[in-house]
Amino acid sequence: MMETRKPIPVSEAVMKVVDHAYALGTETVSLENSYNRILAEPVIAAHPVPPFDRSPYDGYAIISKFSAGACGEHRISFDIVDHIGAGEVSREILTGTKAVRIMTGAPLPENSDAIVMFEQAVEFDGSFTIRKPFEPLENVSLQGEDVSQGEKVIESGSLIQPGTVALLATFGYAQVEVSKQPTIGILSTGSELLDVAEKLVPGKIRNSNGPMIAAQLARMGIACKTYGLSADKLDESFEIVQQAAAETDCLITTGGVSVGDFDFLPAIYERLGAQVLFNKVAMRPGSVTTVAVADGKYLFGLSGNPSACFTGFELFVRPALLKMMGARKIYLPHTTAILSEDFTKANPFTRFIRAAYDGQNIKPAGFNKSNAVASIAKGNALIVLPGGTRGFTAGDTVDVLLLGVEEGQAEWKL
Ligand SMILES: Nc1nc2c(c(=O)[nH]1)N[C@H]1C(S)=C(S)[C@@H](COP(=O)(O)OP(=O)(O)OC[C@H]3O[C@@H](n4cnc5c(N)ncnc54)[C@H](O)[C@@H]3O)O[C@H]1N2
Ligand code: MOO
Ligand SMILES: [Mg+2]
Repeated sequence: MMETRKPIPVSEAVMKVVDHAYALGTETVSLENSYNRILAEPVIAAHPVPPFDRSPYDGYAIISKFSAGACGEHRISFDIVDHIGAGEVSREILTGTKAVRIMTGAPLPENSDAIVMFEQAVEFDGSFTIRKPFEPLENVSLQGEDVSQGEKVIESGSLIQPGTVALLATFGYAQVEVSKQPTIGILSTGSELLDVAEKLVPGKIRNSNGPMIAAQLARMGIACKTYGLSADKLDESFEIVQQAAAETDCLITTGGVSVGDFDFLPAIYERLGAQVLFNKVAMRPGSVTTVAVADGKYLFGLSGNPSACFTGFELFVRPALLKMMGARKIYLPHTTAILSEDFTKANPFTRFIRAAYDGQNIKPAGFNKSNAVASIAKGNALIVLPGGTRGFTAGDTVDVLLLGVEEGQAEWKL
């Protein structure tokens, strides 16, 4: 008799998976190699930014109080006693109407407290005149206005984005402490599968899940090891799975997790003595997504159907790997949007519909069955519809999970 599987709610499945993540530890990388890694230490400002009061304009540094009373009819004249560019420090100590010709980024000369932009002055023969008074600190970029010393600028567990790289460089991090990355294996199972370069023959299809998952990992900055294709033969598949699991921190397989005569992953997990966390989730697509743990390592049994495979990765694999890497924001970002076309097909399970989101409205990205591949390519988000008998109509507000966003959110909101 066929086994009956008990579906568990999506949120429960997500929590079960994430609970099993163990921390991989940390390593030191050079700043150039830190992009897209997870920061394993907080960034504390070792000095203020900017580190000194500086000119934000090309102009003249003056003592503001000597500009008092300047107007069109009574222009005040200043003498230029020095000339500095960014990187230089003036040795002049200003008094009265002495001024320093100063370029953007240069530190304010001692005693000066305002900058006259070139556009606000008329220069002639070693001096210039102005037609308005300047306030103390007018046109000055103050020490620490951007970041004050000792401030925690970035939390540990943050994704290193280009801006983070700029901050790390600002504070002199030539080496950066980041979380280690997991070694991931991908194995595509199915006797129908051909390699991408092979010619189609009757009954066969090309393996699209393997390359897709490699790309989903690459989007997270994670490399992977490909174990190629494995025909639906229990003993052979078992050997490869066992070897791949031993060589990696986490093995992702696709296909063979349902109840078909040649779906061997359930038997393989049993032979491995793996603990199956769940093998049925109340979701569509991806209801047969199976996650098991053996020797503390994840075995992700993603469905063979491309849309189910894709969704299973984004919902379960992604947060688990991010948690292993010590990331704080491990979940896909959640938002709501207005459905711009009817979606009347009701289903008792929670549905994840590949969709096109424009920042306000959202609509399904085409043919949306579990076995669809084109809609994955056309979507940038998932519409999440709660299970139930009701269909949804244009104008309804729906939950949305955003795909391909650099950093997600810390809480699971669905
Ligand atoms: N009697 C039942 N049949 C099915 C059930 C069920 O509950 N009862 N579940 C259905 C659901 S839902 C899904 S999803 C699929 C899942 O199947 P498997 O995960 O076992 O995957 P396969 O059987 O190996 O393949 C399914 C489908 O996907 C294609 N495939 C597989 N691998 C790839 C790949 N690497 N690249 C592209 N396409 C791939 C494969 O050719 C099949 O068409 O089971 C339903 N059946
Ligand atoms: O596992 Mo399936 O994707 O619900 O069609
Ligand atoms: Mg199957």
